[in-house]
Amino acid sequence: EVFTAIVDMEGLLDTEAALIYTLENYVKAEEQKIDLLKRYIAIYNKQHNRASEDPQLYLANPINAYTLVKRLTTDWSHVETLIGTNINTDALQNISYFKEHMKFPTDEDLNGAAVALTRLQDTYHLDTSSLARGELNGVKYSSELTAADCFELGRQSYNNGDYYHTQLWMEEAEARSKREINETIDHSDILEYLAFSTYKQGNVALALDLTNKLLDILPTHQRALGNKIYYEGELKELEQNNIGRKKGDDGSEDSTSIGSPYDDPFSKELYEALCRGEVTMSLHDRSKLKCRYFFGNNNPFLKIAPFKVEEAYLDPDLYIFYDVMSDDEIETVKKLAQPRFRRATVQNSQTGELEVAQYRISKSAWLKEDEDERVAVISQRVSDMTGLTMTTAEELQVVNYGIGGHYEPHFDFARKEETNAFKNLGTGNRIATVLFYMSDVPQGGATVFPMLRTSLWPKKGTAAFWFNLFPSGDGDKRTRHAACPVLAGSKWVSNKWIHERGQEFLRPCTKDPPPEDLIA
Ligand SMILES: O=C(O)CCC(=O)C(=O)O
Ligand SMILES: [Fe+2]
Repeated sequence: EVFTAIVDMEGLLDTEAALIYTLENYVKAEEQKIDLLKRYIAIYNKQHNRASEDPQLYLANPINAYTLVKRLTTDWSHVETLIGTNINTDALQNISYFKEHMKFPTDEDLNGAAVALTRLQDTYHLDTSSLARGELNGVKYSSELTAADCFELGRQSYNNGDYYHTQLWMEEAEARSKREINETIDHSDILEYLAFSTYKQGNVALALDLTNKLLDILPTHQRALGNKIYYEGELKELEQNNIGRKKGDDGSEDSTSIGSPYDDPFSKELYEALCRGEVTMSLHDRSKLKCRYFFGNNNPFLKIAPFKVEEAYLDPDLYIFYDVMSDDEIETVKKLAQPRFRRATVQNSQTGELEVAQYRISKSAWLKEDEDERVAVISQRVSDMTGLTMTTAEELQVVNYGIGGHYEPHFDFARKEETNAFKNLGTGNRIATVLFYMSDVPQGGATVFPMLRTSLWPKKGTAAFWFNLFPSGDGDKRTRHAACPVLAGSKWVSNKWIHERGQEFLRPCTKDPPPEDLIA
């Protein structure tokens, strides 16, 4: 599939160029054919009109008699051949060649892209009409969607059983179709989906209303006629049930106040608010954070060129390093990774198997140090930044996110119950993470830590660093983090995961266990 990495979609533009070229040639050939047929019509007309003026006189002339016969035999068979000429076979052959040899998106891509749009819509509170106008948070990026485009988004949502978004997109399709001079989609098709998704969401009265509208257009529509009877029956039943019930009897009155979902670090609401940048840590906590130069411990290189470090959180410590990957390194890393991109997988915590998942939409590849000097230099830099050894670290993982690409909240380390993870590596758990940002992201795509109420906004050349494990070796629950959906742009990152083995003297372990409630 291509939708899971923006960089993999670039090839689709070559495919489209080839298709446009083929289509243009085909239309030209068809036009030539039509022009020729029009010329035949003119000749036929001219002769025919002359003959019709005085048929007897016309046919008295043997040459005319002959040309009439000729026109209706050989000439006509020319016309027939011309009509039957399959200019389209060439075009079709070309197209099927492209289908085999060029990159084509599949139905899975279409569905993935549609799901991505609805995800963006929810996470970033985008209203459907603005999105259809090509706007993201008030910034106009693309051309408008037609009613048919909106209809297709609704249809994809419908096929996924997502009636909420079906309704939103079908409503937009309806509004747009009313304004379209050249209609791109039938009003009745929209109404049918709209009625059913409205019903599925519990509004039977509106569903009936929409079905009646559909029947105004197509009075014999079989499914609509069936649904009308069904909805009318349902409505009657609902009314009867309501009459027999006293006010306040439905148990919906709930006086026990529930805390705000933003207070729950595991809630979707908090995660999405962090993605929108609406939640920040308290001013009091923020005022303690500092920026400084990091000279390392006895590292002569760092004495000359110290790192610029910013504290993003204290306890657990979360650092941002500035200017730790050059543009040249970034270009090299991207170029090496792209041909090897595979859909990113996640480890099934039960089976330990790697599998693709909706909650991680990106493509990734691993780079070894010996592939390019620059990969080794990056690895050495991570060692300088962290004071840890890279001998047991994983290779550099390079990631490009796709349309609405994201990675929902997760831990980078293996939890106690995930006994299979990293077992065969023999290097222990992932003690720390260094996450390089290899692109700016115009909108969305933050890395967020719900328990820390902290969002990190990607900035090209910077890197985030944190310890996943307590000195005791226990996993730190507070490091749970996520990559928010990318709203605009192409997000590139790379991960260097550092393991426990070899760090025994660099980060000595402690005997004191960490607080029980912070262990994952
Ligand atoms: O891309 C990001 O911002 C975070 C990526 C991440 O958490 C991961 O790959 O494990
Ligand atoms: Fe992660």
